[in-house]
Amino acid sequence: MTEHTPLPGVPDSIPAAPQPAAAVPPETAQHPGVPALEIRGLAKRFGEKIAVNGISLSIPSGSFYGLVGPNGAGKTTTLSMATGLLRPEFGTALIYGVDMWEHPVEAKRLVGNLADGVRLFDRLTGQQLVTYHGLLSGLDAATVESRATDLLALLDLQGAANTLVVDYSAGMTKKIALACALIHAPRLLVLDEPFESVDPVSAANIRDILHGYVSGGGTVIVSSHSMDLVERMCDHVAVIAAGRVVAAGTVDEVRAGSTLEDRFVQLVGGRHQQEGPEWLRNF
Ligand SMILES: Nc1ncnc2c1ncn2[C@@H]1O[C@H](COP(=O)(O)OP(=O)(O)OP(=O)(O)O)[C@@H](O)[C@H]1O
Repeated sequence: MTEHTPLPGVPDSIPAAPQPAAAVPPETAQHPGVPALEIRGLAKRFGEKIAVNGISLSIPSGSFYGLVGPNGAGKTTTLSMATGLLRPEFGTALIYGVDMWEHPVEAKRLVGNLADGVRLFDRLTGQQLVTYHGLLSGLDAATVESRATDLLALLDLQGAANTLVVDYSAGMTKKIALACALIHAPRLLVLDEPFESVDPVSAANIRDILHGYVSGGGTVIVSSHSMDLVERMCDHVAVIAAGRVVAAGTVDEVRAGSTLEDRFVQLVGGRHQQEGPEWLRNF
């Protein structure tokens, strides 16, 4: 795939579908020190709109990495391209050294994905949906059953195990999607706004699970609008605005002695410092 050329100036054509994957050298994904995710020059346009304009990031293995940015900055588009849901127009995404778009089967084995806005098979019960994901990932039935039981308990969903997912609340749907992302014990978890709609107790439980997962050698990438949460939870952060990386590094490096929220506002701008129109202040 073509390396990064900042837009504008990109040709209109989208590269042809990749050829069938050649075998991935097994040592590639095992090499110590290889980043959990390395994205180079990712770019994507929707019509005239440049959603992602040449994003490069290296996510260290074992990190808890936050991705923040204003609405419409390109976070979901970037994560979708990195995890094999959306074909990039330019650039590459390597999961533990395995090219997502050249070796998608091998790369997807290494990653668990909680995507924003992707529909689930919601006519299954929670238990069935998690089981389905486990079996699809190649686990044997006994392992799937035992892991599904563990995950439903961890996420406080035992009581809803036999309820159709279509009847779940927004927060319950997030949690069952997280269970689906976890069941094959991936080395990298990519979570797009995992705490949205989730109640505070469940959110704290999920944070504990994620910290345990990182302590055990896993890597988490989480997009969030909660600066406070990212500051407390993550060790690294990237700030994205208008489809570009405007800052990236450890949380301490990026906040540079300030709070992450203040630094975010400095970096991306957009504060209005006004109280709104008079007709909204005259009751
Ligand atoms: N399928 C699509 N078709 C057209 N435009 C799209 C599509 N998906 C995203 N966009 C546009 O691309 C830009 C980036 O969107 P994206 O969802 O990646 O942002 P985001 O940073 O995740 O935003 P938010 O924080 O609001 O979820 C936005 O301007 C959005 O309108």
